[in-house]
Amino acid sequence: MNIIHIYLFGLGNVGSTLIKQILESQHFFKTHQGIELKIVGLANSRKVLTTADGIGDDWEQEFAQKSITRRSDAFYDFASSYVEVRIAVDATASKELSHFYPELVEQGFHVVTANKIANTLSQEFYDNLRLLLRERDLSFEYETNVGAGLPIVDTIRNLHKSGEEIFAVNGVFSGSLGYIFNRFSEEELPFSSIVLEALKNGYTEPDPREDLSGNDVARKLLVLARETGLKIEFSDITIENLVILDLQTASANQFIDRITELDKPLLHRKSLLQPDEVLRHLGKLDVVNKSLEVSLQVVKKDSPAGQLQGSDGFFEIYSESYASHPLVIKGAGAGKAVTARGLLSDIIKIAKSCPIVIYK
Ligand SMILES: NC(=O)C1=CN([C@@H]2O[C@H](COP(=O)(O)OP(=O)(O)OC[C@H]3O[C@@H](n4cnc5c(N)ncnc54)[C@H](OP(=O)(O)O)[C@@H]3O)[C@@H](O)[C@H]2O)C=CC1
Ligand SMILES: N[C@@H](CC=O)C(=O)O
Repeated sequence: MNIIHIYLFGLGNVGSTLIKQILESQHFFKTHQGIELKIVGLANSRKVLTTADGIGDDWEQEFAQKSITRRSDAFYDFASSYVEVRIAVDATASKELSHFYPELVEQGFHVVTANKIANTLSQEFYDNLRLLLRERDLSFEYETNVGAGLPIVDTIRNLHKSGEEIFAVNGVFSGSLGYIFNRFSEEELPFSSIVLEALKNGYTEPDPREDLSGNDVARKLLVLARETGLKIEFSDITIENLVILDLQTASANQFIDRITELDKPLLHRKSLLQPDEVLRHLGKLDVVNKSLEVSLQVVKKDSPAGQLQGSDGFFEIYSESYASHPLVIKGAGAGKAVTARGLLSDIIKIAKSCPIVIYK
């Protein structure tokens, strides 16, 4: 039996769903795959809990009663007493935590993350992290960085690793902006009310401005661009910001209080549409010309992007073998269940690649 210790940062939409999925599937992994998954560490931004036996269904109560004020080294102290494979899982959107990945790796943790920030800091940080991972023989998995549970990162990585030249990746990279513009184009609802629903459904980032500003999609483009081997920085990306200037620097609460101020400019964009047109939020990664662009576009209703429904993401990959007919991946591009399942799949990938530890 391979025992895997999981240390989870972030207990929100994605983190709490991951806990539920792990607890529900523990028996399956044990009996069918010889893997025992134990969640032995939990942290939110304020509190941390460690437990040698692993958490159970009553984890929320246990966390409320037994967690202590968060110290960044609480997991290291605890983990140092155990030989089990340790995986740190990041289900936060925290920049601070992303800067801790090298330290986590130094402490012997594999890292699985839904958080895109570490992969989109400077190229120097990106390269150094990978160097450290190689030196320590540890893994870093982040399939959920692009397209939530859809297999986008792995597809691009496998094509690139097999020597295939990738020319471009275009599409609707954001599940929340997909949901927002699919509905806004067709329904007579204020833009702000659809954004608030996307937030309530767990599709947006914790601060929806990360989506509306184009930054979240820009991060996804950058993750894929670097996967194809491009050396490129976030500041090289051309991004259209849909948040009016006044609200760009407001606090998160002020933004929500004043969100209806977005309605007028977006209604104007909608009023310019022809009957056979809709608005879609598109990302364009042109690998050949090293150009990355994020913008709101008018597309024909009967085009592939124009026909999308719900929170669907849509990715067209153009490469040597898929030059005129792109490889297309489509499906839910956001949501807590699909994202948590993607994290779990990354955890199992690492668990399967680790040698079995013999316990005396
Ligand atoms: N929702 C989706 O569809 C998808 C999400 N993702 C990514 O998943 C991540 C999480 O999203 P989501 O679950 O919706 O976000 P939530 O806002 O629901 O949850 C965020 C959690 O992170 C915790 N947190 C914040 N900072 C820290 C920190 N420094 N250390 C430990 N915990 C911290 C928060 O704690 P507290 O409550 O104390 O603030 C909270 O528990 C994001 O990076 C997002 O981009 C990726 C793909 C799809
Ligand atoms: N906010 C993101 C969630 C996943 O990364 C999106 O809408 O796609």
